[in-house]
Amino acid sequence: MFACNNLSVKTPDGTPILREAKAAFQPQALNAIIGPSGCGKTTLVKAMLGIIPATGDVTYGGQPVTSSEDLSGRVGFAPQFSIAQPKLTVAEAIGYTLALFVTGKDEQTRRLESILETIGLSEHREKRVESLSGGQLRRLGLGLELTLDPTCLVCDEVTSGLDPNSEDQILTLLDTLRQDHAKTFLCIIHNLAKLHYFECITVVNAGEVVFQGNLESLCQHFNIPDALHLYDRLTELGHAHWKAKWESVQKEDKVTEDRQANEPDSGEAVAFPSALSQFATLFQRRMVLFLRDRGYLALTLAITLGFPCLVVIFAWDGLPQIQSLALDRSNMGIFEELQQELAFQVEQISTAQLVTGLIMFQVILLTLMGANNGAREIAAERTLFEKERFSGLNYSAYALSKVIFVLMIAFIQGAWMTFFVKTICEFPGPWLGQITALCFVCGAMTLVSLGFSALFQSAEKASLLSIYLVGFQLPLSGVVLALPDALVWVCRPFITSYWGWAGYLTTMRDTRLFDAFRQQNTDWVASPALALFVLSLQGLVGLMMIWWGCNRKQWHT
Ligand SMILES: Nc1ncnc2c1ncn2[C@@H]1O[C@H](COP(=O)(O)OP(=O)(O)OP(=O)(O)O)[C@@H](O)[C@H]1O
Repeated sequence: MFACNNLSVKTPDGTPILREAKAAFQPQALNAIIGPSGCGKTTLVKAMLGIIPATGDVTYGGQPVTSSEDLSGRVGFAPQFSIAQPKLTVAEAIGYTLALFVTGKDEQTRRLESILETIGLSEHREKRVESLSGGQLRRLGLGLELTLDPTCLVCDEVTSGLDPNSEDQILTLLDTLRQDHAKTFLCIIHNLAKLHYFECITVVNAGEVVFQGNLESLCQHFNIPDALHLYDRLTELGHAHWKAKWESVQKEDKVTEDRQANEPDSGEAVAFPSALSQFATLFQRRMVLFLRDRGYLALTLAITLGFPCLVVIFAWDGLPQIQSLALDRSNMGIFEELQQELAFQVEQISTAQLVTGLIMFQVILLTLMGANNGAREIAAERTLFEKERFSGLNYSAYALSKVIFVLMIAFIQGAWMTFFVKTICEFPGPWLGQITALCFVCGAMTLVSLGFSALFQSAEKASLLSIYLVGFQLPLSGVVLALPDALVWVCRPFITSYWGWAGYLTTMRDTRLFDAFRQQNTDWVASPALALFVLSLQGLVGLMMIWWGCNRKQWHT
């Protein structure tokens, strides 16, 4: 069914970790993959599944496998640790997976009930994933893989860390699935005392396959009374001995080739729901998780509502002056205007500084919110995304669901910041232009941070880089500290805060506030249209990073 020949994997620095592996797994059977820790078991299955780069040949049902997409819907992969969303219930976790990969509501409902029954979690269907026991989590992991009804399931350490009783229950479940549903299992396991459950055992040692066969022939081949002595025996005679012995056995025995040759092609291409339907499911799941994750929800609300209050606190003492300067020039006669200008001459400079500072403060806080919105969004669930992509998820649908979700939050934050601060401080200028400027600032930084999240494997790295970027916004904007002339146009295109600040400030062009600003600053300031254009370009760069990062396969190894 599933076989490989001359399969080799090297680390990025060129060290071989799997060498010319040749193996053929038995169809409709329980296949165990065993070997000492770090010998290359996970590497072997990941290379066969096409989720890490490898050289050599892999076939499934006699057909060559050139990428993981060739296996979509036909082979399921349950990674070492369950990667269901902890805040979902058991029924929701399986239900959303069904909605992503199976067409037709009736069929989804039928499969949900049948899977819950099969994995024995019907009575726990309303329990949150985070409250399941280790054994129940493994069952759920299997259930998630059964959604597509694949003919073959690859399970990485499906029983590790379980007590002997739970381990027996899981292995019995696999055996039932094999018998009743003709499933094939490839299981990496550590407990050599449980090998009697398996029809075919593959031994990996030092990056090479050194045996395949049943338990009886394994004991004969290694000349041991039971499987528990296997690893001592491997060490005792050394890897070279067992490698040579297996090569000589293979020359005489044509079982592997026969097994491969006789295997019919299993499975046709699976028809998945459309990308639009997958997008709708992902977006709905994200909203449910957002509302259920109280910690994240509280943090988002706290910064959305708290940061504008912070701006107002810093504005408080200067509010009367700001409000008097907020008047439109056209509302006054020339004489009145002159009189007021003289009266406020001293105050004007400091008030204009206060206003430009407050605009910059809003912008910086919005870039901070943007970093918080985007930086963890993809990297924190990368393994889940990779697994769902392996099952047939359209990566563009995934990327779009993330973009829409974070932009929705960013625009709410930008609009609320504008509304709250403008209402209390009575900043002059058009509502629409100012709301747009601040929404674009938050949106651009959110998209760039989401781009980091898509490019980096670690959520911590993506967060750190986003925070550094926010940290540089103030000094490199050139608004508060003057930059050397030569650096101004090197930095400026990349500094979101400058364009947000300029776009907002120049919406006040027709007010005395802007005149006051001009009295002490004659530098060029971008118009609202140019500022929005540059912020859109920055958002576009973020989008390109997101699409590229999501397209690249990045399994945690
Ligand atoms: N990306 C990588 N870069 C460098 N070394 C790696 C990488 N991935 C795996 N290795 C190394 O390759 C070897 C095989 O790793 P693998 O995870 O396949 O072993 P394993 O047999 O599944 O181990 P365990 O039973 O402990 O899970 C290990 O020594 C591991 O450190």
